[in-house]
Amino acid sequence: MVQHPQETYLYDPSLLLKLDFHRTPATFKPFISAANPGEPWMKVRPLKDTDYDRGFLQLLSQLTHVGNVNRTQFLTRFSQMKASGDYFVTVIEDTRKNEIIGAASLVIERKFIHNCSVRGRLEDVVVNDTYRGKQLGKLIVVTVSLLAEELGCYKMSLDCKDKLIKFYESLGYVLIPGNSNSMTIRYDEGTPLKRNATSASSSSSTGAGGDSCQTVSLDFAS
Ligand SMILES: CC(=O)SCCNC(=O)CCNC(=O)[C@H](O)C(C)(C)COP(=O)(O)OP(=O)(O)OC[C@H]1O[C@@H](n2cnc3c(N)ncnc32)[C@H](O)[C@@H]1OP(=O)(O)O
Repeated sequence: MVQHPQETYLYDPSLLLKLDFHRTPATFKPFISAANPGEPWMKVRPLKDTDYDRGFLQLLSQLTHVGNVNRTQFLTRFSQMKASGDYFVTVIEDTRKNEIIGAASLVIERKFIHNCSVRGRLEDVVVNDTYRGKQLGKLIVVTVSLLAEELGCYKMSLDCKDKLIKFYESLGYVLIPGNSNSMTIRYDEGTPLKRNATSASSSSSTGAGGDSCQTVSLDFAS
């Protein structure tokens, strides 16, 4: 087993203990929270620099294309995220197996508007497929959503496929009438012009072809 004498959290783990899970409209049966996820072997915590060895990237590959990210690349990106102070990658660990089984990222966007306020973006939500249907998706999304409010965000948004709208609505996110479209330019697939020139071989790495995507928001001000 790999030894980890000194581990670094991406952000202060005590932030997660402050979150009041009674504030969420989500229904947990039985009731669970980040501090008490329901099993002694389960831990909700910030990403650690040692999670490269706990299958964090393998878990993300159940969400989208990850690529061959080596340890140095992982540690460099981790350090950059930590230094910025605006990345709150949060994970669920199965401590029996030393394995990351769920993850979601809160990214803080600094604004001039709303009196130099901050908003949150929910990104990269995934639960290991053998652990799905056990409330862990709700647990990790509610955790980072409450964290966004705790950090002073005036709202939190995410983009998702249509089939997940109900899941996020059950957690308090709403489609804003007339303002819930998700628009994208992809720079990793080439424009049609470039494709002709390069006969680009890349296809959508997310497997999202044909699936429409919408933006749902959680408004802390209302
Ligand atoms: C912002 C983003 O990152 S969007 C990308 C979301 N991630 C993915 O699509 C990656 C692949 N999918 C997954 O990892 C998981 O299916 C998740 C994260 C979407 C859900 O995780 P789970 O642990 O299975 O969710 P959980 O057990 O908490 O289910 C909560 C509820 O949502 C429902 N639900 C879960 N997944 C889905 C789905 N794919 N489609 C529709 N409903 C769903 C469940 O039926 C459940 O309903 P209930 O509370 O009435 O019983």
